[in-house]
Amino acid sequence: MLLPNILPGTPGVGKTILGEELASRSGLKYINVGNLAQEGQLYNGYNEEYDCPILDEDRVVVELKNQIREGGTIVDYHGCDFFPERWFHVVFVLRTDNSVLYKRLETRGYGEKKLKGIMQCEIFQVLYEEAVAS
Ligand SMILES: Nc1ncnc2c1ncn2[C@@H]1O[C@H](COP(=O)(O)OP(=O)(O)O)[C@@H](O)[C@H]1O
Repeated sequence: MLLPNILPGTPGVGKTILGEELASRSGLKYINVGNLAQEGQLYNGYNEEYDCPILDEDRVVVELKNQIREGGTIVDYHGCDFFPERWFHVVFVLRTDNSVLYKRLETRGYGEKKLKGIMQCEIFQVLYEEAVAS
């Protein structure tokens, strides 16, 4: 069975565009965890500082487990540390030039705090390190 693959990366690096394109060219299924959480309201709070809902990771894992059971899936989410390691065949961490990323995030209308937080995360390679460690 072709195990699922995951595309983590800081918001704005191009996970959605690439994930959808790969899925349409390869016939693999594409799952955007952000959309999955929104559809099922898989949240357990709200982060005022970053102005976004807090993901209920346990419920996301249960929901995702059902959806990737048959394999052949591309999973798009900025992090990958809370998924069981055995789920994924390959992890591709997407990156982009930081000045390009900054402009993309600005156009999303993110507040200054959120924007700086995301940029710092990218500069310090937080999601990359996380993927390597998990
Ligand atoms: N390879 C690329 N070349 C040019 N623009 C891109 C590329 N990948 C993504 N973008 C642009 O960057 C923005 C963020 O892309 P998106 O796929 O939504 O990122 P993410 O899912 O990682 O948040 C979009 O406006 C998209 O058009």
